[in-house]
Amino acid sequence: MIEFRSVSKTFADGTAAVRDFNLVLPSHTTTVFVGSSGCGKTTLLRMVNRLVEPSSGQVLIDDVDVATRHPVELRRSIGYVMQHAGLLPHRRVLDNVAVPLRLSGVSRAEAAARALAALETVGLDPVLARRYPRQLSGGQQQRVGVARGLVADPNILLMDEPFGAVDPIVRDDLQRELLRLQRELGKTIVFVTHDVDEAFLLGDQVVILRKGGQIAQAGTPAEILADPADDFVRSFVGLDRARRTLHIEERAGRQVVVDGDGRPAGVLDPA
Ligand SMILES: Nc1ncnc2c1ncn2[C@@H]1O[C@H](COP(=O)(O)OP(=O)(O)OP(=O)(O)O)[C@@H](O)[C@H]1O
Repeated sequence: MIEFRSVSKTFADGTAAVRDFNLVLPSHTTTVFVGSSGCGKTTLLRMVNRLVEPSSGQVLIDDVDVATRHPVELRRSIGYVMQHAGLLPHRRVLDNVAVPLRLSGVSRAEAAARALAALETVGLDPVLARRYPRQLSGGQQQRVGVARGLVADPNILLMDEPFGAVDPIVRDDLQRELLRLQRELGKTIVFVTHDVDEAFLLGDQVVILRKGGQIAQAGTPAEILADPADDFVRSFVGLDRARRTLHIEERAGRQVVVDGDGRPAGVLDPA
């Protein structure tokens, strides 16, 4: 379990990125921080592995304040997947994935074997292991980033807009793959995105943020859709737009689900 207790962050230039943030992120579930640019998502994420230190308040992992942990040792125990994958251009794919293991003192041979297994876990062909990052597609590079995040088998995986830079079809693929992986692995995932559809697809808990890391609403996707906290949330999740206002119409003897513009979205499954 990760817990934020009255966490605030004001940067040296006076920017108040996060103000009095309180939240529990249950273990083995995915929590998604979603909000517009600059609302503090990345700052919150980076306080978990101490890439950013809170100005006040505490971040706890399983009741231990991360401020009491050695930052390097803490970071090695937490997987981190960045936007644009963040791969080292002059290292082969296999070596990129093996980095967290090598930094932890794992032998070259064992690191290589585990890196290969991690590439397989994320659905990449082992022949790609010998290539350099530039010789991969954007989607493949993102998979390598996820493999590197998972290679040391961390309990916690931080993912900062990991699928933001790929086209919608590849993105769809990567999202499905992450759902499959999470069903198998049951990590505690903290995922940052500005895309509310991605948040609803991946999140067990979705946290909608306003500027300053203020929680507009936190809950399951169903809770948020069924009972939006206010007009900001209603508008942010698109409840004021036709595609979310579904209703049922009888057509040709079937119950057809239709959106607010009258466009069919699907049929009700009698089972
Ligand atoms: N090192 C820093 N120094 C000063 N201000 C910063 C620093 N890092 C972030 N900020 C500011 O803090 C606020 C929150 O930034 P943060 O990166 O957490 O937002 P975000 O929601 O992740 O945005 P985006 O979706 O654009 O990545 C912004 O106003 C940003 O400009």
